[in-house]
Amino acid sequence: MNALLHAVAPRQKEPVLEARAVTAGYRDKTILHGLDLAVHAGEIYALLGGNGAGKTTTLSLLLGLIAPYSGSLNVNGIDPSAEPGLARRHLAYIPENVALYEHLTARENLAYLLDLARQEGAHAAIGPALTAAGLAESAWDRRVAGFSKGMRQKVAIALALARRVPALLLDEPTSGLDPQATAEFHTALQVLRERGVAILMVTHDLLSAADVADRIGFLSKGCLSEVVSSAGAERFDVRALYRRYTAGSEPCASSS
Ligand SMILES: Nc1ncnc2c1ncn2[C@@H]1O[C@H](COP(=O)(O)OP(=O)(O)OP(=O)(O)O)[C@@H](O)[C@H]1O
Repeated sequence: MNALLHAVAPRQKEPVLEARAVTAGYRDKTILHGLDLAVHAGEIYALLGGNGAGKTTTLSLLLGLIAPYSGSLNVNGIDPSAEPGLARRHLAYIPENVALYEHLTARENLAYLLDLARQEGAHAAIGPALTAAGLAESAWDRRVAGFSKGMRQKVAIALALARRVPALLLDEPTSGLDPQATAEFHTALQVLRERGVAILMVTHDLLSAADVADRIGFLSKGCLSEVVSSAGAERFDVRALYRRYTAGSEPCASSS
């Protein structure tokens, strides 16, 4: 492993990302009703839920873009509703469509984004990070304007690696990716996981969640109705997950 890409956070017992009894919403509309969720270092947690279940709202809370009505949030020991800027320094966020500077190359994007994040010292990590994220070297000095969604995600993952953030948030990362690109994306996620990053991925993609997640939480009616874990190398039963996903809501689970 390259010395520049060492694990960003030691494995710790305390969750890196956490919501405790969080109630939140927009004006008079409460969306989350006592959400409990915890993601640990080196864990990939997939949050599944139907349209409007509150998945993106959960990410917005952890990003400090909205504040909860009640309950508490934790991003690597920081309360994002109290210190959103500081919390975001500990996070990488990859939205459904990664926005990059189109006229810049992949390498230039990383250099510029690291400067914006005041991490000029991380420039030496750009090459190793692009390699670890799986972007072909022939693409490093090409303008990103012609990049596919999968290539853009690799640039975003390389940025997370170079920034050495302890946590990564992903919103619908595999929508629109073909199976090959999805597999490559999963490989890049495994690199982050191996380096101790806590990864929270909100998705509708059952197959992707079953393939890459360590735990899957089902968000329904504003709280987690069930959380399931993969048993080591044994992956999830996709049919059982599908039945669970389409079965409708259960009472909220106490386990996060
Ligand atoms: N800025 C906002 N102002 C008011 N209501 C909002 C806002 N953002 C989201 N909502 C509402 O909150 C609810 C939850 O939205 P959210 O985007 O968190 O759901 P989601 O689980 O991510 O759904 P999807 O899978 O469709 O993206 C929805 O009813 C949505 O209309």
